[in-house]
Amino acid sequence: MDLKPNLNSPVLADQVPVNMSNLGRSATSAPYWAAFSSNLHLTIPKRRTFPNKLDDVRISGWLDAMQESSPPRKKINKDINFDTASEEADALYLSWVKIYPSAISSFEKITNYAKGKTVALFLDYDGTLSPIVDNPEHAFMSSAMRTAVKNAAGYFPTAIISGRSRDKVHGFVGLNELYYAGSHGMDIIGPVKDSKRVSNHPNSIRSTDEQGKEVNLFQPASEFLPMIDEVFRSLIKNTKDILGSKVENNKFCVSVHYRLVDEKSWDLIAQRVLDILKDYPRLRLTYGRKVLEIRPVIDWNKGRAVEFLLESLGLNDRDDVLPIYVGDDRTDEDAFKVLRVGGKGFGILVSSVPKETNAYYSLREPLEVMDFLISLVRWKKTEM
Ligand SMILES: O=P(O)(O)OC[C@H]1O[C@H](O[C@H]2O[C@H](CO)[C@@H](O)[C@H](O)[C@H]2O)[C@H](O)[C@@H](O)[C@@H]1O
Repeated sequence: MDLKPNLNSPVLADQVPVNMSNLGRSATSAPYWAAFSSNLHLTIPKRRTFPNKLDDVRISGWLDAMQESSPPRKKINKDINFDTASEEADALYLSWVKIYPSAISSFEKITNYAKGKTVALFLDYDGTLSPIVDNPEHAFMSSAMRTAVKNAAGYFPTAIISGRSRDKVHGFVGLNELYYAGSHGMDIIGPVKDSKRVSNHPNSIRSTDEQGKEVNLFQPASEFLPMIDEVFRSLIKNTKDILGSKVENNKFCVSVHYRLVDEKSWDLIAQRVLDILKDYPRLRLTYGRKVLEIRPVIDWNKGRAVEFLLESLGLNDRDDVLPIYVGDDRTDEDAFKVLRVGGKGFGILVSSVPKETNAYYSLREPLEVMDFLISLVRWKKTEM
């Protein structure tokens, strides 16, 4: 596929977020973009392993990850010269975006490649279709975005792939013309197509959706439901004294939010979560944007969900299909990787700061995602 803008990218493929935690510290400490050298080599460490024996080491490992998980919002800090800092940040972003070009400025290149192909759209929800907000219950998408997604789904097979529970993300998006994969792809409603691999899968069952349409329901982690429910209740009980924490039941996984928790208590929240997980060796801990996520130890993620949906749609292993995945978070990297490795299609990372990624392109924020979707529809209409 001749879409690679960054074939010779020196950026490491490993998924450790760039250390953002220096932003806002003293003027003498290195800013986070110092992690890049002038030729954009990332010099951040490879993924850490967390020793099992010493709890305090484990917790401090998770604490580092939690601090790195999301760039802080710009705050006025007396100790640093913000004008210089933001100029440097802008310069760094401009260098980064040469490696991961904007999908809007590269639109012609993308559509030239897409000509004559079926474009399949995979969209993450939080941070992609809706802006990141403090309260996860208030992550509404705008009606303009809803219209853009609805129009896109009228021309391209479109699926939402979210860490939220399927019902919840469906509720936020409110459109029936899409396919939905909740719980990081562990809960998929897809079309009924003539795919033996999909319909013979042990976790795939025929069902009907709310509109009475026949669908394929795929829940590879269904046996974990009681365990997840139990852990959810323990987490609620054991974190209720940590001001600002929030535990969210995402059906096949649980999110522990610390966005509103004082940073001084982040080690406490990590400690409580790790303590509970000691009794559940079949669950694992990952992290996203100011959130710890507890999920089953199964070989399933958003990348596998993309493969499954392509297969369900009868669009897998075809040269005339171009899957595009748009997402902002670490968990979206599994999908970017699947598309990149197979040379199947490409990912678009939504980020306003430089990050390591397996995506090919970038967009700064959900508003740009909306523009991109609108442009795709406009292009498709002229193509027909
Ligand atoms: O896969 P996604 O659709 O991106 O879901 C990932 C997590 O998104 C939500 O949390 C994030 O967005 C919240 C609302 O903007 C924000 O408050 C939080 O800090 C972010 O981590 C959702 O609440 C989680 O359950 C999802 O796992």
